[in-house]
Amino acid sequence: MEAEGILSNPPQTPDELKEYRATIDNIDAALVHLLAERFRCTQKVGELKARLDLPPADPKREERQVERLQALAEESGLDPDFAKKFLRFIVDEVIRHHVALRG
Ligand SMILES: C=C(O[C@@H]1C=C(C(=O)O)C=C[C@H]1O)C(=O)O
Repeated sequence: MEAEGILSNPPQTPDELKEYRATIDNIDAALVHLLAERFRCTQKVGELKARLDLPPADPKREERQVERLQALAEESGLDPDFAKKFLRFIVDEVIRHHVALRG
């Protein structure tokens, strides 16, 4: 019996789905570790910029990063537009940290 998409007797998760999900969980953990490592590095950059009185954002550098990542995305079958948006999301957060570090 099913009402509004709720099964009274939910089917077991198929083994194949469990395996895909285990892989996804591993990848998500790796992404979090990589992002943490990236933010540790950008924290150092932010401290350096604050010390040397350099601007928090560097749009020219960002342009080069977008081009490079879009090419890498194309090579590896990832939507280049998604890669661009993802980088923008991260870089905006980094710049926010850099602005805060200037005090
Ligand atoms: C980390 C830097 O600062 C900012 C953040 C960037 C990033 O997260 O990759 C890139 C350029 C800058 O806008 C940098 O200048 O290298």
